Amino acid sequence: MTVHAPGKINLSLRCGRADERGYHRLATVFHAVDLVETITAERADDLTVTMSGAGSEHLPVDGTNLVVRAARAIHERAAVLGRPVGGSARIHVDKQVPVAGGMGGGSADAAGTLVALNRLWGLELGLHELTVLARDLGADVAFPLLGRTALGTEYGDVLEAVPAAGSWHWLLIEPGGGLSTPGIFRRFDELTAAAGRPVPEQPDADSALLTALADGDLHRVGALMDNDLQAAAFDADPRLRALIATARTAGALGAVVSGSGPTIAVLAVSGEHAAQLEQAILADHDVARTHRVGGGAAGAHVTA
Ligand SMILES: C[C@@](CO)(OP(=O)(O)O)[C@H](O)COP(=O)(O)OP(=O)(O)OC[C@H]1O[C@@H](n2ccc(N)nc2=O)[C@H](O)[C@@H]1O
Ligand SMILES: Nc1ncnc2c1ncn2[C@@H]1O[C@H](COP(=O)(O)OP(=O)(O)O)[C@@H](O)[C@H]1O
Repeated sequence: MTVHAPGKINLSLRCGRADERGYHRLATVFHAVDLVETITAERADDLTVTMSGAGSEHLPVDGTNLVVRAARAIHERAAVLGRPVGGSARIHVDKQVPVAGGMGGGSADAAGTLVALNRLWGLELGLHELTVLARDLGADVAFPLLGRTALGTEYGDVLEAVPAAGSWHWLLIEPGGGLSTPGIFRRFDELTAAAGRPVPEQPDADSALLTALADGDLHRVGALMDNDLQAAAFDADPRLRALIATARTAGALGAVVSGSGPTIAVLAVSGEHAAQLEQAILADHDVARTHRVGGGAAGAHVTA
């Protein structure tokens, strides 16, 4: 049993003020890209999880790993529904999505695990039931179930598919190193407080961007890409500002920090254009990795 689950970028991320738990309401446009996690699962007496791919060697495979948490959650849910599963599964995740990169790789792993075990154990849970489980695992886990392009509101976990025409060509830049998601949200709080800037409880979606997406006008999409967490990410890693400046000078349609960073998403008009932008970046900057990928990828699905 093999499942592919996509990484994401945020075409727009508007961030509200922290609630009493320190969580932030968002209006974010998620976009799945063709940088995917491959999750394989087979029946076994006990749950075992192994991982491969860049950065995976640093990830614990204990109860803190989102794959283990997802497997336990769906196992428990099956029992509650009166469909108890005898035994468990051996799961392997081959990671392509950078760890702690702002691309929701752990969330894709969790979503892919839910889809894989749902099929492996013959549970027949629908998308709605899987989404309920996903939202309990993390704010970003529901989106890779859906894939394509979607608006996320509340904590980014209430999703609505967004029509997005066009053929997508992305250059993704991994500067090297990760950023802590809670750390970046805290820095956002500090920066907005220091600036005395009022922050709404629930920000509005960027309606101009949604229109540009529906029209398939990628020049407008590129110009409108934006992220309220970007200033906090620049603070944590000043290289990001320079990378975005180089991408824009070299003719990118747009360039933005994805989520809490540090991955930078650069929009190109074609595969050839993405390769030119990649050359411009590599000529001026020492980065860990780059990827040229398509966008609008499907949500987590069984491939074999
Ligand atoms: C910022 C975003 C944008 O898509 O992506 P990443 O950069 O992580 O990929 C997400 O909102 C990240 O979602 P996710 O990574 O699932 O977050 P969670 O595990 O639920 O929460 C991790 C921590 O981030 C903060 N958090 C997360 C989501 C949210 N709406 N408000 C928050 O303040 C909280 O401090 C929380 O303890
Ligand atoms: N399967 C997993 N893959 C990646 N990270 C995981 C996983 N399970 C738990 N984590 C934890 O989540 C953190 C961030 O996850 P990740 O999804 O890679 O990045 P981001 O939240 O920036 O999109 C990691 O640093 C790690 O501590």
